[in-house]
Amino acid sequence: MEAHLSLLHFPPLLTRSHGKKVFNNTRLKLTSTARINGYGCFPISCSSLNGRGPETSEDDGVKGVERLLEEKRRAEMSARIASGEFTVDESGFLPLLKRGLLNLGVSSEFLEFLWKGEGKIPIAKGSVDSVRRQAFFIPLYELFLTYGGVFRLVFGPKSFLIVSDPSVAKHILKDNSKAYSKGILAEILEFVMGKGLIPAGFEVWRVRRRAIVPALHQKYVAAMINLFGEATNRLCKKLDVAASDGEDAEMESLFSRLTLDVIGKAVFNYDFDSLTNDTGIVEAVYTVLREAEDRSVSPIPTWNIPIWKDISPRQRKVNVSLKLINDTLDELIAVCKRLIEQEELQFHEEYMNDQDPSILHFLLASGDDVSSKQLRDDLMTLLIAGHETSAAVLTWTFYLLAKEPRVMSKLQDEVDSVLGDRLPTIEDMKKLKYATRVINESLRLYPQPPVLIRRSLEDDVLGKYPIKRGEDIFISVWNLHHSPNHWVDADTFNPERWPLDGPNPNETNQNFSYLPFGGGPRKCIGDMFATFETVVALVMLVRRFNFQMALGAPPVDMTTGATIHTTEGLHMTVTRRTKPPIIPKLDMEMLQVESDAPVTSSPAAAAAPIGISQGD
Ligand code: HEM
Repeated sequence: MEAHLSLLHFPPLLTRSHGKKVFNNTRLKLTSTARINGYGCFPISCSSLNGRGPETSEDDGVKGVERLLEEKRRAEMSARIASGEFTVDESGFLPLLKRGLLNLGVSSEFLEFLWKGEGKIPIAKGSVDSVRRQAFFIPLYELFLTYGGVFRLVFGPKSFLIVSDPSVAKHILKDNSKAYSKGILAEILEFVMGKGLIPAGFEVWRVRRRAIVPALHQKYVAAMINLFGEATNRLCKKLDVAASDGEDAEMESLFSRLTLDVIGKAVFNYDFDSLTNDTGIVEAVYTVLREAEDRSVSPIPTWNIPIWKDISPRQRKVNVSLKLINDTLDELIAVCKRLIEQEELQFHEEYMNDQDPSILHFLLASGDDVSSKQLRDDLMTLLIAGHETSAAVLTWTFYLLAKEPRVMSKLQDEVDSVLGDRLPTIEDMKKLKYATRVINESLRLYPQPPVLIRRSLEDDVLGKYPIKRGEDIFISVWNLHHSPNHWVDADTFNPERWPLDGPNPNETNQNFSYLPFGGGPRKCIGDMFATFETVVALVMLVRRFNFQMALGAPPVDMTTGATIHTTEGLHMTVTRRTKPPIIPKLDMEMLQVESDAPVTSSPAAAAAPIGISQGD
């Protein structure tokens, strides 16, 4: 019943299975070597080729098994749909009449013609089993194939409209966006984001969006590229140790820490340094994030019960964590205010303090007249919005790459030729075309979040269906991104589907079939930030290391939190890449050899007199 209720009470955006380890355990998860036997879902591709060679028959075999399993799952689901498990028993006069006429031999085509324009939304009935066995958006996909781009999912007394039609998504998100609020999402996130941009109602949102968006100007984003590079360097050092010690790395939790470090500095100039330390504040952030996710699956909102919320140890821990975060934010705001009083910079459009380029600094320097509560809500919202999303994109990108050595090889070739051993710069972002397509395609296959949530504030018409005020709506980005109506080989990871010299794919040029950052007025404000962040991390990591699924690791299944998580982590074997020998030229400047130079494991490179600094 729990899974059933989870959908009744809360948006699937936040639904996840319990027992997820990443946020329960703030320790770094570098698992011990588990290369004893080869069971598990994933191909271990030929290590001597470092993922560069042609696929082996072993790869083919495992992929074949995966495909068969997937087909079996789908067939089971289709059979259950066909059996009527999801179909609401139609009662009432019209359905009765329809059935009667059918029985009398009237052709179904004629009846369809008669009933055309009836404007009734197809109805599917929710099933506990369908949501318990797998991530909730998977059964929604099969239901979409059966019931179409707009259907109603009924769970007991509650119902949701599921939208998988691009033109209807466009209508809700863009053309008639004022008629929709964030609904259930705003209710759940209130305790942590207050009236921050994501949950905010129209009036607050309009004012705050105008204040915050200018902070992400071009000069700021360019400065962030260095920050992304420095943080990724810290991760590279961790992976270097793992590679030396022969330990597998749990990449999902490492990516979560990488992006927490990045967003802390980017938003309020705070160094969580979570890749190195487990300080109280890092634990507090994870406690609050976990609470938001757990509230999404709780059948009874115990946190609202007056006495319970004071005596429950868990709620007390959440409150203590929230207080610690709020106190830290207050202190950061105070420090920032003092800095601004001392500085002599004039505020202008591309204002940025080089010592503290954070969004907080921009907001305070702009004279943003806002309560400290609202400012804290904004900062918390940016922290959460920019943290898990980017971590999830990196996690699934590395998963996809491990399964597609061809793509990895092409990506590494591009990185070698564009970057060599340099840290990426803003200019490189234009040149790293294939890397960008890899991220575009990863976001298509694993959209973060997989579902967008809205509630209608007035009566409206969705396609041919009239709807009432107060409808809870889930726009399934997952369905849009996997729809056979819009994509050739929709389930295949194929970055080449986006031409290298074509425009960057977005919701506008893909007509709302592709919504990696949403669309309309409430589109993500961090799209460019996030694209560059994930590209920088991706290219720096694949430049230095090869990644393969760890032998004996648990299968990588999906579960949903605020984004798509793995059920048991992404365990990978990381090996240093060998770099081609450097032939010294006579006129070449001698460079200092760094003791922990990252890409030096080939005997030829180690013997060569010159090493190239990565600029750590
Ligand atoms: C790959 C990483 C990211 C992805 C996939 C992503 C995705 C999205 C999506 C789909 C939305 C629309 C939500 C809706 O319509 O209900 C959104 C909104 C938002 N995102 Fe992102 N995001 C990412 C990174 C970031 C970053 C780094 C930041 C901040 C620096 C950020 C800040 C926001 C904010 C503030 C909103 C709400 C905008 C509004 O309502 O006006 N996001 N994001």
